[in-house]
Amino acid sequence: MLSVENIDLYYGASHALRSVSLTAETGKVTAVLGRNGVGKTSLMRAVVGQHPIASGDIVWEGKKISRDPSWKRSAAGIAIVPQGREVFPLLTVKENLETGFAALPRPLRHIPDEIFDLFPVLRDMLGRRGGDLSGGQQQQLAIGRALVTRPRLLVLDEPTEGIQPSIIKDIQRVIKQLADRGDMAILLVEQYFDFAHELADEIIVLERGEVVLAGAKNDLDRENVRTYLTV
Ligand SMILES: Nc1ncnc2c1ncn2[C@@H]1O[C@H](COP(=O)(O)OP(=O)(O)OP(=O)(O)O)[C@@H](O)[C@H]1O
Repeated sequence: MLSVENIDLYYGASHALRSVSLTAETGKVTAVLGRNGVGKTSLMRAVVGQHPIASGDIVWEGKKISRDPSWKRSAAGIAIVPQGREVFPLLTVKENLETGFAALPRPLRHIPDEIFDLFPVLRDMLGRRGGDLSGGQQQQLAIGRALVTRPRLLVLDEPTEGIQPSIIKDIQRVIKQLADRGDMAILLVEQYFDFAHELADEIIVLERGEVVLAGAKNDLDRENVRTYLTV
């Protein structure tokens, strides 16, 4: 289980996260919702170790990881699918997937077949350059690359951004399948309400760096949650 406990995060003098807490449990999807600029990406950066926190704690599988560098968190089973995908455009699909090996002990340095079962298009395009893929295919590649590390916590930052509807459906199906497998906690940041609401078990809503609503999806009024996302 991931437990984020009252964390604060700053960019210089700008206070981007204010005493934010959440938990993400194995086999469940925790969705972090909120409009542009409320601090969702900052929260993800704090969890994976891409930006330091000023106070509070991040606890993963019972250990404080708040000060651990990102490579250590990656080796501890935490993987991110970053906003904007960050596929390496000049590397092939295979090479992009293999960048996930860095986090793995030698015997696990192979691409599990399961990734091609989830995203058959990746098998067909193994030799193509990442930069030649469509946006949706790149998103599938970014998720595949994260799965190569065999994560026990998968962090997805706005996976639907700029993706066509048919691929959004595929991605939704895959996230559901991964959650149902029951061996991974999923932390999903989204602005696309319907997508996130359908997948979520737990919901956290952020506004101006603060948690304004949190709870199990079934305990929260759907329309009330939606009002926090409409402009
Ligand atoms: N590197 C940075 N330096 C300074 N300020 C930043 C930096 N990154 C983000 N911010 C600011 O911190 C606040 C939270 O940004 P963040 O990217 O976490 O929000 P977000 O909810 O993920 O937004 P979006 O949906 O646009 O990605 C915003 O006011 C943003 O301008």
